[in-house]
Amino acid sequence: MTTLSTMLTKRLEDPRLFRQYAYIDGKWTHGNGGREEAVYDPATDEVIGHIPLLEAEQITAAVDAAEAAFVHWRALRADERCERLLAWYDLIQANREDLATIMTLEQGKPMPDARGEVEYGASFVRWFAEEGKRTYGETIPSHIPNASLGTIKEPVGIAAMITPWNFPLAMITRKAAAALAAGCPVIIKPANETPFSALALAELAERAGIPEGIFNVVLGDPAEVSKILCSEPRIRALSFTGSTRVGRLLIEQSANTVKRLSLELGGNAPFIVGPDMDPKEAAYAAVSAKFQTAGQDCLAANRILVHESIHDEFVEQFTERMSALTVGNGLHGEVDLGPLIHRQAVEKAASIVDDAISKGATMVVGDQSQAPGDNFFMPVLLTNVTPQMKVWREENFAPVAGITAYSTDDEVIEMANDTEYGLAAYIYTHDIRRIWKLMRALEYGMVSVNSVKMTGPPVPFGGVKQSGLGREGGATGIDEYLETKYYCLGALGSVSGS
Ligand SMILES: NC(=O)c1ccc[n+]([C@@H]2O[C@H](COP(=O)([O-])OP(=O)(O)OC[C@H]3O[C@@H](n4cnc5c(N)ncnc54)[C@H](O)[C@@H]3O)[C@@H](O)[C@H]2O)c1
Ligand SMILES: N[C@@H](CC=O)C(=O)O
Repeated sequence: MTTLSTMLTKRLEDPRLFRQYAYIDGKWTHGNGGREEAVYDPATDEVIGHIPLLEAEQITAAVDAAEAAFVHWRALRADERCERLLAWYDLIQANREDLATIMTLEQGKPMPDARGEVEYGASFVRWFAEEGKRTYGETIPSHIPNASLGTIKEPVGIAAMITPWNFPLAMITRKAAAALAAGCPVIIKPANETPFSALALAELAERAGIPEGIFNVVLGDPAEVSKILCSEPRIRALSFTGSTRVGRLLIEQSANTVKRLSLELGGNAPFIVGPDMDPKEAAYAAVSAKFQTAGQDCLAANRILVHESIHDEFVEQFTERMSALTVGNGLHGEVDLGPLIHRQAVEKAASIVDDAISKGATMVVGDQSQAPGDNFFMPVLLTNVTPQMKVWREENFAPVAGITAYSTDDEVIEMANDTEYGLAAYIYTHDIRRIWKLMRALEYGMVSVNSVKMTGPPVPFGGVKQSGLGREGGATGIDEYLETKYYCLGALGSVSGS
């Protein structure tokens, strides 16, 4: 049978990067129960391949393997772990084109964006390879006579990672590289929609000399697997990127084992445009901040709040710019937006648009008859959006932009903060006083001023409120996988001092 998987392996320079197994203890593994799930190309709905759905005892076997391997991995010097991670980084870079092809096939994003994600994902591996060499403890001036006090940093233990489908590679490396550099083994459960990027990373980790049992990829029914990972006491840290709904569930399920939790959850970013802004410059930036990854991005500018004095011109410029976006199969030529991940995502987007129109919003752009396939959703612009609408309250995770006019800074602060989310916010103005006032008042973990691009390895990425707990990347990202051990060396004699 000629399936897309045959086509895919022919398309790859290195077909061994396309694996249809789980990866446990350095071995490619079938499901013991023979259960499988198909993975689809969202652009065509063709089957790309299949993944095994593992049984409970296989997830436990991954934990056993990680436990056994931990002893040796943590005993390596930091510079030895750095060497392996840099080898992994080099291999990811060397196989960028294949990794991008796999990603576009399973996720749908245009090839240039997929190449960009590979680059982005690799950059976290290099960053944490270096950061692993700087996990300093401290010396504490002693208050106890004849004693020396201090701290050392130690790996927290086995770390489990549950990751989403919108960034199938970078959401793994941002977690796994930090944990590996800290000396922790990892067990990754990727989204079932996009498992093949994770499996290709496992193949490259093996080639880079990351030992058996240190990098594991488990696959299965998400609720079943996550329950086991959460309730397993030997897993000491759980890092999750995904929806706030599932994040809440994982907090509950991890309570009995009191795990370290890092949660990168949903966002509902406001994009605030001040009265002093050039409407064209701001509108072009807003289009870019809204429609990347077809709007399926936690940083997507969902609620665009424009000062009333420039609102109409802004809408005109925004409309012109977004109307030039092309929608199509990410594998073919230059397209700006690929498909949504599946049919349910299209249905959700349509229902959010319907809800807004029924409550008084105006649809300026958004003719769905132009969609090139069942899983595609043409970019929509809604104006007169209000807080009663789903498009304001929910993370739409689709190419649906909502614009609202405001009149004062205080009003826009209230509007921007009127959400359970607190991941990222954008401000466009050149007035330094306004920038400072808004930046301080916005209840968000990240605020980007006059820049669409805000992320990268040096950045402490993360949200407040119900957008999550902890920070990934930056100088503190590795701390999510480290414990601080305090020591008191007593009875040292007068030489100890402080
Ligand atoms: N804050 C960030 O850094 C960031 C980055 C990317 C995506 N996200 C968020 O991710 C969401 C989109 O991704 P998604 O649709 O894959 O999210 P999701 O929460 O549905 O799924 C995320 C992961 O959880 C698993 N999962 C699904 N249902 C589960 C259940 N009942 N029990 C346990 N695990 C389950 C999935 O298989 C997947 O691996 C959006 O909310 C987006 O904002 C956040
Ligand atoms: N674009 C984000 C991922 C959110 O979906 C990132 O850069 O991490």
